[in-house]
Order: sequence, then C-alpha cells, then structure tokens
Amino acid sequence: MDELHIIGGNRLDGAVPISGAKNAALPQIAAALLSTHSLELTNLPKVSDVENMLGIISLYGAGIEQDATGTRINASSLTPGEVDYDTVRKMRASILVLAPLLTRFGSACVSLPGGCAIGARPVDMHLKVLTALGATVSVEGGYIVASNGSKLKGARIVLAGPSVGATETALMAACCAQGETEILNAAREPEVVDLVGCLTAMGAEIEGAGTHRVLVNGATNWRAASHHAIPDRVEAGTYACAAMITGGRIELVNARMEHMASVLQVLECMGATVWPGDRGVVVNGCNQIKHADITTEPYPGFPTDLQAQLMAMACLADGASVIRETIFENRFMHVPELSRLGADIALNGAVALVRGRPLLKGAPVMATDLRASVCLVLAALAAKGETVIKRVYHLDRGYEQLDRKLSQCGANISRIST
Ligand SMILES: CC(=O)N[C@H]1[C@@H](OP(=O)(O)OP(=O)(O)OC[C@H]2O[C@@H](n3ccc(=O)[nH]c3=O)[C@H](O)[C@@H]2O)O[C@H](CO)[C@@H](O)[C@@H]1O
Ligand SMILES: C=C(OP(=O)(O)O)C(=O)O
Repeated sequence: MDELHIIGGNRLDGAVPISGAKNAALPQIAAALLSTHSLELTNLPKVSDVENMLGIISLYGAGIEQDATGTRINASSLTPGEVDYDTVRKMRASILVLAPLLTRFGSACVSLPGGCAIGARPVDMHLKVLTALGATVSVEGGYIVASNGSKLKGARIVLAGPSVGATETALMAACCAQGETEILNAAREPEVVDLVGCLTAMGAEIEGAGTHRVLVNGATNWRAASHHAIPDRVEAGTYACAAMITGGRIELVNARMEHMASVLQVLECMGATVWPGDRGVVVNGCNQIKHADITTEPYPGFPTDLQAQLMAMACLADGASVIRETIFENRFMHVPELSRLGADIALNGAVALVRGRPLLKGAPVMATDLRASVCLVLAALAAKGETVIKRVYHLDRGYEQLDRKLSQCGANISRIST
C-alpha cells in the first residue's frame, strides 16, 4: 500500500491542469449503457473510480477502446448480470448502472451499497424514482431487484430532496420511458447539467437542466455521440486551498469560475485574491488566513466535497471558524487526524468549531475517505516537519496524479510503495 511523505513549509507557485470531473464522468459512463450506438467520452480523469466504472460496464459486455483522444464505449450487445456488494461498497456511484440496465434488459439486479465512511447514504430515492416510472422494485438478499414488466411510463417525480444521484437515475430512466417525465426538486449541480448535455448529444430531449424542474421527453431515438466532460470543480477547489494554505499562487488551468462561485467567495473572505486567467482561474494566497463560517449545501451552495479542505485551512486561521455539514451525517473523519497535526477542533454533532492556531506539526496520519485524505495533504503542506499519510488509495479514487501536480508547484511530496 502506498504512502505519501510530505515535508511542509514550501510556498506553492505554478499552474495545475485541472482534470475532467470524476462526478461528471461516472454517470456518463453509466449512460453509455442506455444506447446501442457508440458514445465517445473525452476528458475523463485518470482516476481509479473511472477505471472501476469502465470495469463494471465491460462486465456487461460493453466494448471499451481508450487512446489519447478519448474513450469510446460500444454497448450494442450486452449480457445480463449483477453488480455485487464488494463493487458497490467500494464505489457507491455504481448504483448509477441500475436504471440503464433496467431499460436495456427489462430487469436489473444491483447490490444495496450499505453505509460508508461519510454516512448511511441510503438509495431510497433512486428506488422511488424507478417505481414512479412504473418499475417493480424490491430488495432481496441485500440486492435491489428492479423489473419493468412492460415499458417504463413517463410520470411526475417529486424528489424528497435534490439528490444528485437520484436525479441522474431519474434522467436516464425517463429518457427510455414512454411520454413526458417531470422531475421536481431536481439537483442543480454542474455534473447533473453535464449528464444532460451528454444525454442530449446521444439524442435525448431534456429541458430545464440546472433548475429544480426538469422535463424529459421520453422514448429517445439514440444516436452515436461524443461528449467532453466538464473540469473538476472539486479538484480545482482543492488546489485553490493548496495555494491558500501555503501562502502561494496557483493557476487552475481549465477551471470554470462559474462552477466555483460559492467556493471562491469563501476563499476571498479568508484572504485569497482570485481572478480569471487566460487559461482558467488564478488564486493567490495571503500571509494570514482569516477565519470563516461555512455551511455545506446543495449547489449552488458550498459543496460538501470541499468541506474537509476548508477545515484544513481554518486550522491555521486567525480566529475561530464554525463549519456545519448538512449533507452527510458523518463527514468529519478528518477531525481526529487533523488533531494529530496539532489542530484545535471541537466537534458537536454536525458542527465543528475550529480554533485557528499559528502552527501545525507533521505526524503520521491515516486517510479515511477521498476528501478527508486530501485535507490531510493540505494540512501537511503547511505543517512544520514531515507528515506520512497512509492508505492513499482513497486519494487515487478522485485525484489524478496529485503528488506530481503538487510537486510541479514546488511541494516536497513523494509517494512511497511499502
Ligand atoms: C459520484 C457523485 O456524484 N458523488 C457525489 C454525489 O453523491 P450522491 O449522488 O450519492 O449524493 P446525493 O446528492 O444523492 O446525497 C445527498 C443527500 O441525500 C441523501 N440521499 C440520497 C439518495 C437517496 O436515495 N436517499 C437519500 O437519503 C444522502 O444520504 C445525502 O444525505 O453528490 C454528493 C453531494 O453533493 C457528493 O458529495 C458526491 O461527491
Ligand atoms: C463522496 C464522493 O464521491 P462518491 O459519491 O463517489 O463517494 C466525493 O467525490 O467526494
């Protein structure tokens, strides 16, 4: 298992190419199963979640060709099967193949994910969506078994909350249903809008993407298509934090300012200077990070996927910050590890009170999930001395060449295979 060894204290300065968004790529790979025509996806990040999702669809017989220009998926002939517990447990986004498999085979069987490090993460909304469109859904022996008897029928779907994944399931299933589907309380995340862009290129007719009310005209006539995934706003936000926490300057090449408004606003309150560059967004840190209060919210609010990274910065701020996590009930696994570096954090349910300190000190720490791990990398970049981070496979799920991108900006970081 690899470890990261980081010696903190270097000011980062340079340009980081932001990869395609993992959370846009995963549903697009699942969407390739909807159609018998080929789908070319470009700008997929080279991260293990993407590899695993491609692995899942290839188990069903999808043909996959990859080269420097992109990934071509041909799902013209598929064979039925089931997605097992081990796969779904490791990568919860694998639930996204449920709707496409149901529409292709008339039935599908995908393991229930169970809980994970950041929370219980139920999939009840995904199941309700499919039921609303006329499928019969049951849970048997830990598996979701869905079948659609005849055909799915368009319906009015009111989501209990703006779930990203359930909106994506609804969009994919509704494209194959007879008639119109109205999705209310739909998630507005850029990754959902990008899935709509991909489905539209494939032949779907969808209106209202990016709003809470999305209309899908079903019975899509699929066609061969090509789609370029959006840049990863969470990766970009993470490198913006790297610039800030080291008092440096990083150009986030390819990043889109419009996807990062709430994050950039918080960074500016904490002392960053941010401006649009020729190739993306430039973030300039400051001498002393200012404290800030943050509450995670669905898009366009502050994203839960950047909460841990902001907390690393708050640990070194000039005062106390209050960080509220409202999306996942257990997304504070980084707190005890940050404390090992000397951070002063008091947890009370979904609220963390972070009292800024002048200094963090390197220590051995353990990565527990994707964003918790990268928060430890950020803290280590600013800490005095060496930090060793174990279980970096969590980072590989969503960050392409993290150590290389950071060392190109001047970080003292090395990856060691043990
Ligand atoms: C692959 C992917 O895109 N992952 C992102 C996606 O996850 P994911 O799609 O799993 O997140 P959701 O938006 O669905 O979850 C939001 C909230 O709804 C709850 N919920 C969700 C579905 C359901 O059937 N029942 C239910 O109760 C969840 O437990 C959570 O409390 O959006 C999250 C919220 O922005 C991000 O943190 C994840 O990085
Ligand atoms: C929580 C995340 O991913 P997933 O939903 O795939 O677990 C994430 O990207 O931070």
